[in-house]
Amino acid sequence: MSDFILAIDQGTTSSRAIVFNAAGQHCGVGQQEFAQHYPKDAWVEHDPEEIWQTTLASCRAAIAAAEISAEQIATVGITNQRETTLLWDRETGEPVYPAIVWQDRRTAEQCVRLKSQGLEEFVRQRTGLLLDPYFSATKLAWILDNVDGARERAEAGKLAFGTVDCFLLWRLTGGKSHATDATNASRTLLFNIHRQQWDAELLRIFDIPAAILPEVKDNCAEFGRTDPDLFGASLPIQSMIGDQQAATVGQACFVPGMVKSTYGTGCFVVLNTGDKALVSSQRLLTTIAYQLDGKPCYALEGSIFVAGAAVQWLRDGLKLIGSAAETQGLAESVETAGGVYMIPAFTGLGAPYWDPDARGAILGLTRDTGIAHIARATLESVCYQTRDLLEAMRGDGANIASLRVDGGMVVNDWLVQRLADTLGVSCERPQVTETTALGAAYLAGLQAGLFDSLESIAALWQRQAMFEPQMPAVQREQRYHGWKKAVSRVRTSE
Ligand SMILES: Nc1ncnc2c1ncn2[C@@H]1O[C@H](COP(=O)(O)OP(=O)(O)O)[C@@H](O)[C@H]1O
Ligand SMILES: O=P(O)(O)OC[C@H](O)CO
Repeated sequence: MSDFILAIDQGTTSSRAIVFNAAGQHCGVGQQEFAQHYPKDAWVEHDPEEIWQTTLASCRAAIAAAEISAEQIATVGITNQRETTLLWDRETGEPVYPAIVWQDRRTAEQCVRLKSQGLEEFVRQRTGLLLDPYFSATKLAWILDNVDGARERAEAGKLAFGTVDCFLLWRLTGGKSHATDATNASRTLLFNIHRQQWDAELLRIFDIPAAILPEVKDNCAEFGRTDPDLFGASLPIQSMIGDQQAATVGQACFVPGMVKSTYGTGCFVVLNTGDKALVSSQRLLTTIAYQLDGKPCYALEGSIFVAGAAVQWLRDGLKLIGSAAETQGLAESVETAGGVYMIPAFTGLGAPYWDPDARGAILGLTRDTGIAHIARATLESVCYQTRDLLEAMRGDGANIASLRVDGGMVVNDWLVQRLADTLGVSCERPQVTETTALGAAYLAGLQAGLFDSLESIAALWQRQAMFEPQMPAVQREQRYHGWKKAVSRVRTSE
């Protein structure tokens, strides 16, 4: 019987593919890391061919690991690192420039210029986003303006723009489908989240020709079929969704007020706000959590650019640790971080500060500071940054009693306990922490008829562990106050 689901999860540091069965259980996984390119200060690029090849290899490896043939796969879902921007030739499929990654800050000045023209409020009304280099529009304009002949070719309809979902769809279907979904579109700064369509005025502001844009579909839709030569059978691609929104689905946060937080390269907290597109007074983002049957479910999102990436920096940059997992033992080996605060603003600060020019710092060093203190302060920085986001959500009226956590970092028990302590709310870890791939799989399964409703998907969610706050409130507030003071030292704007 063909009732397996192939979920493709193209992330910032690795491409993954997971085969799930119709009960949402893991049957096989394939994963490949790929290179990060930092050509200049605060520039981050990926090689699109590497994105494609690692994705393809991961899919083949997942199918092999599940010991199934492609014919047994009923449906395919795609989830992806969002905002990362690609532009390619419609004829040859070749990208005209490397993928400019969401973390890339090269367009900070352009954002300042647009802000000085008083455009931020207008852009915010239409898109729910802020004028920050994080989002796709200014990256796309940069490629059009800096690659010889790109703008002319774009205007002549010879080039195609897409985020990673759209690029993979193009490649998987052999250039037959040029489409994206509402959640990925909602991260471009070009999409009107209230009307669910590309916005002509935004295209004019960012100077983007409409001819390059993909069609925007619901998260469950007929996106196209894979080229039969790729896996030995032509498979229907029936869901596409940005990775943080996919994690929201994988965590079954379907009821307004439910909130999930994902800890991978960055950290992304998403609060379901139902059919209301709330405008944050706290500089959080309004975004589409998922869109089914033409109806968007909105969310407030807080985005932190560096979470697990700080641990990677301890490992690869400073070589203080041999593996990410070592941070747990190191953090446990000392009573406190010894007054050390680590602010991982390597590519500026995201929500709620939105300061692209801020840079990182380690503060409070003494002769007694050792590797363990720095490792502990690094994990604590992830907790403090999450607290910043929860404070902002509370400022917007949210009443958050618990948080569903997931992502590569949450295998670290010390980190999740510290998170509960720092936030003063309980943190729930699910059985399946690969919620991103799971969310894409659920939606593909919904479209394929393997699941009949969001309610039946929600019934599959299972808690693996619950972490309750244990730290006395006075201590919690003192430490958080220390963090706020430390952050104020690296900020370049108020
Ligand atoms: N035991 C651990 N303790 C702390 N951080 C960890 C641990 N295991 C993995 N990480 C961090 O988690 C991140 C990987 O998570 P993942 O969800 O795979 O990221 P992404 O999807 O962004 O590529 C890496 O940045 C790594 O440093
Ligand atoms: O690839 P991740 O998991 O780091 O997620 C990246 C986000 O989608 C960026 O907005």
